[in-house]
Amino acid sequence: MSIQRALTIAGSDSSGGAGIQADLKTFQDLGVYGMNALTTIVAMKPEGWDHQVFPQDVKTVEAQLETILSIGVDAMKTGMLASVDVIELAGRKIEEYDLKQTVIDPVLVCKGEDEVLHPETADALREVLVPKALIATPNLFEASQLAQMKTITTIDGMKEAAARIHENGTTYVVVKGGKQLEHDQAIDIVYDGKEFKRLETEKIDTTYNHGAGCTFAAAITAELAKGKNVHDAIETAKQFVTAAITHGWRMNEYVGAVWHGAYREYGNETKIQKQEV
Ligand SMILES: Nc1ncnc2c1ncn2[C@@H]1O[C@H](COP(=O)(O)OP(=O)(O)O)[C@@H](O)[C@H]1O
Ligand SMILES: Cc1ncc(COP(=O)(O)O)c(C=O)c1O
Repeated sequence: MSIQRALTIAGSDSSGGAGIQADLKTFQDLGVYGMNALTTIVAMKPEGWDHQVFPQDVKTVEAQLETILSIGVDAMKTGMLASVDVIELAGRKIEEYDLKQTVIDPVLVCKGEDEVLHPETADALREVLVPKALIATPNLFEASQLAQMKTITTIDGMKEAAARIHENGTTYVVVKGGKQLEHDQAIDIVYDGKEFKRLETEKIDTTYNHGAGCTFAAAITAELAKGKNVHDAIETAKQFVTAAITHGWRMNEYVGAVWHGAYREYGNETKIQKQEV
């Protein structure tokens, strides 16, 4: 039996919706063997749900990567990276091991938190790591940081950001409108350097969406590991994450998370509309 392997370099979300937990659950559900290098640990205060971060030393991250890369991977993704050192390390490993199937999810904030958790990482992501991505998956805030634009509020703004990020070296850019874009559909713009494609689904009226971004990028990674082409991998990921959001659940008074098992349990329920824009 041949097993496809995926790596995530990301943080631990103790609440289980986002981070490496989302990534490994998603890899498993899509039939891919998951491995992880843990960069930081996020814990939430039971009263008020304030996020606390406990970054791991760069040597600890490197030791994990040495283990995993000695085994070999078919695709990889990055999520929350704790420091500039860890971002530079990830960039070096991508080059050293010639990792081509690389999804960079440039995580800067957690939903519901306005604060950038590791603010010094925005420049390093833009300069060092995102240019090495086969696919980068910024949300509107992350796209504005990477493209050095003011707040993005329109489809044209999303296209401009995608073009700027592509110009900087990324092969495919997916700017996620998601909940942030004021529109009754959940719209993502995919850019390959030639054409802009608009992927949209009905917007689900929920706040139980913790982990949606990680789950989307992890599903793309799993599909790449299985040998899918980029556009098909992105479409399957959009199906996977929409199912997960549709079946999101309330954790407590502060947060609700996506249900990663929904695509496996309920199948592909989502209608995606595609058009060139
Ligand atoms: N309410 C929603 N209904 C349907 N799709 C959504 C919704 N919110 C986000 N999405 C989709 O989920 C994926 C992840 O997006 P998003 O939640 O914006 O990422 P992030 O967690 O990085 O902010 C994207 O494809 C986005 O369009
Ligand atoms: C470790 C970690 N990674 C990533 C995220 C981003 O989560 P989301 O997929 O909701 O954008 C979070 C948010 O809490 C997190 O704790």
